Amino acid sequence: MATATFHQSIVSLASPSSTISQCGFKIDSSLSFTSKKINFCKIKAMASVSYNNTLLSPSKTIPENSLKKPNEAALILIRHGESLWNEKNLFTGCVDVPLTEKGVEEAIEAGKRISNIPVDVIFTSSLIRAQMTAMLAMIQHRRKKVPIILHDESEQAKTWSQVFSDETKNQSIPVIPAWQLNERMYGELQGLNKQETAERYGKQQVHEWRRSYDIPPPKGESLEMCAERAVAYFQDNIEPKLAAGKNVMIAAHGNSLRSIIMYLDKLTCQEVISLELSTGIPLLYIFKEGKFMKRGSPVGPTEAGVYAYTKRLAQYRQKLEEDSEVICP
Ligand SMILES: O=C(O)[C@@H](CO)OP(=O)(O)O
Repeated sequence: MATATFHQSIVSLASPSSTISQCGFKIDSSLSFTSKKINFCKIKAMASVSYNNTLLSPSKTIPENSLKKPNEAALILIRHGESLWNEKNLFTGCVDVPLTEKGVEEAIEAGKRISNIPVDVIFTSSLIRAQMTAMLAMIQHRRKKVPIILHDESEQAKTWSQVFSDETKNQSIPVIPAWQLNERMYGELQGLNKQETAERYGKQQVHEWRRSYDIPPPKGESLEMCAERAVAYFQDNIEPKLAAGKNVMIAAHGNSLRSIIMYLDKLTCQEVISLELSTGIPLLYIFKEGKFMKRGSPVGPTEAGVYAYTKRLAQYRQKLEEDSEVICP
């Protein structure tokens, strides 16, 4: 019998949470970003102490973690595929609508693009369009590990979703939903048609609501407000995983991801205004020695490009090729 629950083992790798002010991240009128100073030694120590209990232990078939350096990891960002309200051109925000058929196809296509990049843990928003995207993408993955959503909404939910086989756990990828990664709350615009709203309030006003940095829509969040919660979550919960050498995928939304990219790429509030993300296109970053290096959108699985990004990915591919008959019969 396993001694650690699926949920416990994931949580055990997380760093103690710190507030936005504690971690030195500051958004002011001049928008200076000071990256959170992570205590790498402490995180590394925590990771190694809890490793024996974790579900993310090395596969018996491919010793993935033997290829990992603790200070290097891949970060994949995916905006969800087209939703039913994207299709209808409605402001969506935190309304929980599913993908269209096209969105499903986009998610599958995104999965093909990243199918050779090992993923240790997935973060999604709490909204179904991001979760559908993550799940559909992962069923394309070459390793065929099973993405499993962690439920921590109650003690009972945690207890009732335990997995009791280490082997099964090793063949799983934890999926952690977080409301902080949700789309920005669009206030009283949610459910309104974007075109009709522009005709009613004027194009300029609607453009300011949609793309300015610090002007919120009526009773909604500005990008700045969305960035405060999304980036704080990223720093407190996702960066420690990357620092421990875990490859992370985030499936989220246009504006929560714009906020995170603003932080990763150190964009100014002027620069982020013109940043637009396509639905279902994965973006790859390499986290190394505390820095994020943008690697663009991975190409399809038949092309070699993605493996050139790090030596470790190249080694992983070689190992995958060697063992592919065992893993993917
Ligand atoms: O409606 C929304 O929630 C968002 C994303 O689709 O719209 P916008 O393009 O204004 O960011």
